[in-house]
Amino acid sequence: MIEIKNVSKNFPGKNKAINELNLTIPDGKIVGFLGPNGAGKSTTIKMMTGILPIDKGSITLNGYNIEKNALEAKKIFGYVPDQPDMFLRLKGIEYLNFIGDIFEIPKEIRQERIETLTKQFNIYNALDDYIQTYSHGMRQKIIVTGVLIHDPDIWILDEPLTGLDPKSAYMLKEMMREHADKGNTVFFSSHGLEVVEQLCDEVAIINKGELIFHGNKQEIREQFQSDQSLEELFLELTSDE
Ligand SMILES: Nc1ncnc2c1ncn2[C@@H]1O[C@H](COP(=O)(O)OP(=O)(O)OP(=O)(O)O)[C@@H](O)[C@H]1O
Repeated sequence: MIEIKNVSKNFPGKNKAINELNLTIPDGKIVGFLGPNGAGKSTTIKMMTGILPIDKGSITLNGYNIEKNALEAKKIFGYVPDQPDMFLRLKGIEYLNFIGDIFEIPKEIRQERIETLTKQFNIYNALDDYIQTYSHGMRQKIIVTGVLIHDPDIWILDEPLTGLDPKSAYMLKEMMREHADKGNTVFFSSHGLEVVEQLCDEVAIINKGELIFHGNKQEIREQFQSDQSLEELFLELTSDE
């Protein structure tokens, strides 16, 4: 479970990028995080993962405060950033072994997971190449594989499906479903309303740094016209008029 309590964030020269955000992401559900460009999705995710300091409020992951118990918190989540351009000077296999070393994954388990996952994602033959030479989608897949190798309880994914080919996107969606069904937490941001509508148990919508909707499909239907699509709801909620 992820608990965001009264969180605010300012950047120099900007009005509140995040303003008094409260959001609980429960176990056993896939929760989609939506919002227009610049709404504050990545900023929220970067605070959840300890990349950006929190100005005010607190965030806990399975009870561990991301700032006060950073090491414990970081052991239990996996994060896929929106820009997967990291560790470019490492070969794919070096990156995965680096992750395996950090999270102390035994050699045999690690080898088995690397082989299975990279074959499924169709990057097995590129493992000896430098990540620098990978396409956007391949970089994304190597980072997703890194997350799956250490099998964390909580998945935090910033636009994970952007740039993935249809087969890989399908596999990742299946993996997200399976992970949530086992009672784990899956939180991801997206601009793909159809994907969110199809995949998520709950949807949180942010606009101008404030949470403007959080509910499950039933609550969406109750609160809005029953025949309204998520796209119509999103456009209505985030409209400036
Ligand atoms: N490092 C930074 N310095 C200054 N302002 C920033 C910084 N990072 C984000 N912002 C601002 O904070 C606000 C929220 O940005 P954020 O990247 O979280 O939006 P987002 O919802 O992820 O958008 P997108 O859908 O375009 O990725 C924007 O106004 C953005 O300009």
